[in-house]
Amino acid sequence: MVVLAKPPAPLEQISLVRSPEQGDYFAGVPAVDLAAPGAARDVVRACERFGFFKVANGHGVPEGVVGRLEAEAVRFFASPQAEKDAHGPASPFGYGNRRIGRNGDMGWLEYLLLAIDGASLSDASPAPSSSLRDAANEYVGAMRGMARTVLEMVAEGLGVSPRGALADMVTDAASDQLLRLNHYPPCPLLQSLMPNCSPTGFGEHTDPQLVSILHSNGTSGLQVALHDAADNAGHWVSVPSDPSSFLVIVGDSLQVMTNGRLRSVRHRVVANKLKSRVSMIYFGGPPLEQRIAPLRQLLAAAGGDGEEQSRYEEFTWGEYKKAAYLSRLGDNRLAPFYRHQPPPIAKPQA
Ligand SMILES: C=C1C[C@]23C[C@H]1CC[C@H]2[C@@]12CCC[C@@](C)(C(=O)O1)[C@H]2[C@@H]3C(=O)O
Ligand SMILES: O=C(O)CCC(=O)C(=O)O
Repeated sequence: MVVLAKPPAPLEQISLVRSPEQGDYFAGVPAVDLAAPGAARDVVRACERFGFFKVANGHGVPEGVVGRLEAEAVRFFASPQAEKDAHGPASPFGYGNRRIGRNGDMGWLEYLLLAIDGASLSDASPAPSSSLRDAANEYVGAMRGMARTVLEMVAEGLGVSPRGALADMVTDAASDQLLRLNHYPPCPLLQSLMPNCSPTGFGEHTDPQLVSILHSNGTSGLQVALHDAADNAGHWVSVPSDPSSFLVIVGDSLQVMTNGRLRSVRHRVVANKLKSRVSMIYFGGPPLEQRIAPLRQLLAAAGGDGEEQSRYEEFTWGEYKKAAYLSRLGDNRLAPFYRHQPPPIAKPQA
């Protein structure tokens, strides 16, 4: 069990969430073995229905790669506050403590947000130590490879060619990728004061990019809003932690590129009262000038007589990213881009 130092800051300004009850744990997390036959179909099914899935097998990421970066993250977060502060405040890169983004969002966490340039960390966000940088570069290489595999499978599963139609966007030399290391400290004070409530670690949001890949230590806290059926749309469930797997999360841009067939998923983190949660997320985004619009082949294939219409106004990733940084964490960032759907033409009465 990892228990790091308590954060120096008080809890005020951070919303409290009712702790999940045993029954709220989601037993139905879809799991895909990326090396199994039929994986492409399973990836698409999971992303259509849930917007996320777990990869425990077939990802090809050596255990040491994860362990090394996690150990570096733990070491950094355990270092004296003044040393951590020297790498902040995050704007947006660097060390952040409770402040998320630029518009007043707060969470019970500290983090390092690092920019990636190609296959390694960018000079725009220097790592706090050379050992963390080396471990992060190794990890980024593995995540980029997994993001590529997943996006190739999405294209294959949707019948889009070439296979690299989506994957090339995250491995392009100009792709816009990020790595975030999060530490949610325990909050034991609340244990006695408010036994049924936990502080919000990271408020609810969808990821704006194409795809995110999340790894966490054995401390639970991640919750997702299910949207697979009308009766449980927006019902929050807890995802059991599993440090031997990764979670792949659909981002808003992938939702648009598939004209809403794959859906981004709202997720949040509830901090644990007794144990530290450490998570590492890779965000795979396209180059800034990439046009984000449904893939033509998908519109043509679905249309029957004519082409299916795009459900979204067109934008570039750069425009979407700019708008995202002006938004609050929990905003529905895609809403301003929904295209007005004309009402169906009423059939004349017989
Ligand atoms: C309030 C925020 C905080 C943002 C920007 C804006 C809206 C969306 C948030 C995220 C969510 C996904 C990772 C991240 C790195 C991203 O690209 O968008 C986050 C970013 C940040 O934590 O800085
Ligand atoms: O820590 C987690 O499990 C999720 C964090 C997250 O959603 C983020 O950093 O954007």
